[in-house]
Amino acid sequence: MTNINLAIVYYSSTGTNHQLAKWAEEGAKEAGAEVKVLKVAETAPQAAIDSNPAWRAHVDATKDVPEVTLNDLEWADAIIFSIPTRFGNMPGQVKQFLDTTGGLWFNGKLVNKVVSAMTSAQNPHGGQEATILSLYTTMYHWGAIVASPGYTDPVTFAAGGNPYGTSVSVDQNGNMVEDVQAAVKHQAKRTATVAEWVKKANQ
Ligand SMILES: Cc1cc2nc3c(=O)[nH]c(=O)nc-3n(C[C@H](O)[C@H](O)[C@H](O)COP(=O)(O)O)c2cc1C
Repeated sequence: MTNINLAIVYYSSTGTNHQLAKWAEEGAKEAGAEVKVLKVAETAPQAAIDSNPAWRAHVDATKDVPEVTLNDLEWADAIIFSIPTRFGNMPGQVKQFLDTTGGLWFNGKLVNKVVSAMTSAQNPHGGQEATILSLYTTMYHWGAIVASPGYTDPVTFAAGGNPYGTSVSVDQNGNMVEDVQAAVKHQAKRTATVAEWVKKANQ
């Protein structure tokens, strides 16, 4: 069992990445981690949200989920991100939040954070791998340690085989196409375990 603080930081317009975050929470808690599920602040105009009933409904349904702060990043030994693709890249909301971490970075507070990422897209080849890699680029600059799932467990194959991080396709009705729950939980446990190793090595 691990003894680490793990933040699950997600952005979601229509609920997919919130669900991935909840599954990651289950896996991390089973691994013994102290877990916070935190959303990235919405920056889109209300008119844009209102134009999509599924987006409006999700924003309303998750209004009580706390927004991630810089203090949460400092608290965390490990961070799992879950973000949808936007043209093969991270959503602007996530980039905007990451761009507020300059002070933590300057003071060395993000070094050796163990990080891992998950994503979703409308299409299996619509940018899932690229989106995760776009996020990892920032992680490398932080001096974080990327704990990708690789092929460390057969559950990855059943989930579509993305070794960079669990990813899922979403159909026109917003339903997940692949069954990724086990892969998400494995990724969360692995992230917690690697964070435990790093924490012990630094003691
Ligand atoms: C501006 C925008 C760009 C998108 N670009 C892509 C894309 O390039 N490829 C793709 O497969 N899906 C794309 N999507 C679909 C989203 O990735 C999909 O709606 C999302 O993964 C659902 O996650 P959520 O329910 O957590 O919001 C795009 C959606 C938006 C709004």
